[in-house]
Amino acid sequence: MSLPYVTTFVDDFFRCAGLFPNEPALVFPDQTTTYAELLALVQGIRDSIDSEVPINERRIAVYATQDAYTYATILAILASGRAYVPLNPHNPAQRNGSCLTQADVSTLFQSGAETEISQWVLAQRLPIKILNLRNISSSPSERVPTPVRETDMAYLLFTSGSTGNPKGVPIYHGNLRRFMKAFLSEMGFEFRPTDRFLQMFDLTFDLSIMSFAAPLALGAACHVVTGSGVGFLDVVKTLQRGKISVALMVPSVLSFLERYLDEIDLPDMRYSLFCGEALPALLAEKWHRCIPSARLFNVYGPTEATIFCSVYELKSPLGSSGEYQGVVSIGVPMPGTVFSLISEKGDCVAPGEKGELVISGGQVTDQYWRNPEKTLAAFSVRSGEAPAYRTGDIAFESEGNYYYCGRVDYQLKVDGYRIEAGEVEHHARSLAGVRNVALVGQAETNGKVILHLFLEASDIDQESLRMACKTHLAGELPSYMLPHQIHVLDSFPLNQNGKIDRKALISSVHQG
Ligand SMILES: Nc1ncnc2c1ncn2[C@@H]1O[C@H](COP(=O)(O)OP(=O)(O)OP(=O)(O)O)[C@@H](O)[C@H]1O
Repeated sequence: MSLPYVTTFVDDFFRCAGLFPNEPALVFPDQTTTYAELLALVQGIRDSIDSEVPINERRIAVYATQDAYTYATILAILASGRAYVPLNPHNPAQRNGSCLTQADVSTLFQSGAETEISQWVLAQRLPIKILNLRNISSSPSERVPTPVRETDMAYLLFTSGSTGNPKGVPIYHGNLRRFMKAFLSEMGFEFRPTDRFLQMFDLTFDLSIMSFAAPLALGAACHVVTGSGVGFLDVVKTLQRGKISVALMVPSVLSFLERYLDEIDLPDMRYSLFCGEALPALLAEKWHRCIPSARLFNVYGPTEATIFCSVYELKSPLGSSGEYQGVVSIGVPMPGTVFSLISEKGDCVAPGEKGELVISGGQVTDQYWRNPEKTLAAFSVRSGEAPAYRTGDIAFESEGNYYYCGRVDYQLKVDGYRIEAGEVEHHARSLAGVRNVALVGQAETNGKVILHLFLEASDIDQESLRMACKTHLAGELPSYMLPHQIHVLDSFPLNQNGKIDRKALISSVHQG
């Protein structure tokens, strides 16, 4: 028996285009695209897809620059019933090429006549057809989206590799639909067509999908931050000029903004959501105080469980149940998602104890793309049950809320002692002037692990801070946990997703 067709956010976008044709759908610094204009682009690109791409080709790659054509291409690919595979123009051609070959696509859409990736494809003589997405028909046909089923793939993302090698994560319409349903209608958020959403993410990062799919499903406006990489000044400008009312951001935006928060006025902000890495409680509380109109949420989730899958609403003052070791709770699983905690041996841990977080439910995919070995290590898929995914994150649960305690791979062993980075980071974070901290272990050739503690602080005497930190930690922690070296940086290096780049932190030690 075949599964029934399901409605997706693309169907909702088509409906909104009929309801609000003249309202802004995509807003860029120098251009606004209305719903009617975006729909016309989508239909035009879909005509090219139908004429150029054989029906049995189920995945299409997109060289994902931040312009209306790219968003229209993504919508057109989905409307044609296929899945999109975004490539990051800021990545080296070699890395994009590896994603292209792994994804096994035969068509690539790109904006602009010649790009690095098109040269690479030609040089490698790969049998990939490259289409310029600006060459589209000006009198497109008018069609509704092709029906899709829950098990059809919606997108294939390659993770950034911040904690390992990039892996392909296929997300199906069933997963995305579960997320959208929970986020838009089951969790009490009151989004409106008059809302203005922030979209600050590269299209290869799944937080981008919530940032453009949610507004387009609602008839709201999606304000796109453009610029190369993650430019936080551009984020601030967009927040202010766009009078943003709903913003999903990474905590690094907060670290960047911290010193300006007293002066920043964002009276239209209704919902601020933070995701992607540990949210420092002090910074979050400051945001809450300075932007009183906004409700503030810490949301958590890996790409494998579709965008995010747990939520904590921060109330002021935070109180001890809202944080652990200076980091805001990741809250409760979203409707349709179940969390459990397992020990190293794979047994359930006792209540209140720490363990590896396992996520199961409708948002969880069932595999790494064409990688049975990694799939077996991370996923458990039993017939008739929703897939379960081992996150590699350590957490514990108390009174229904979950608390993030770091990654399994950040657990460090020094001279036989296990060290939890979170505990050391917590004590360092409490020092005045410190915005962010990271403890990173580095194995020497003789096997000894050197603990490097990085502090992010500016406008401060670095040497005094280093000494104050050393003294403070010595008074709080056993000697085996003390960092061997303390480094103070004006700002932390970030990866393209705006997360702390731990590899770059360690490299900075060697360069400095
Ligand atoms: N609110 C949060 N608090 C703490 N950590 C978070 C939060 N949200 C996400 N994370 C971290 O980000 C991870 C998911 O990020 P993502 O799926 O983008 O993978 P990644 O950072 O690129 O790593 P990799 O490429 O190795 O899979 C989570 O497993 C968790 O470690």
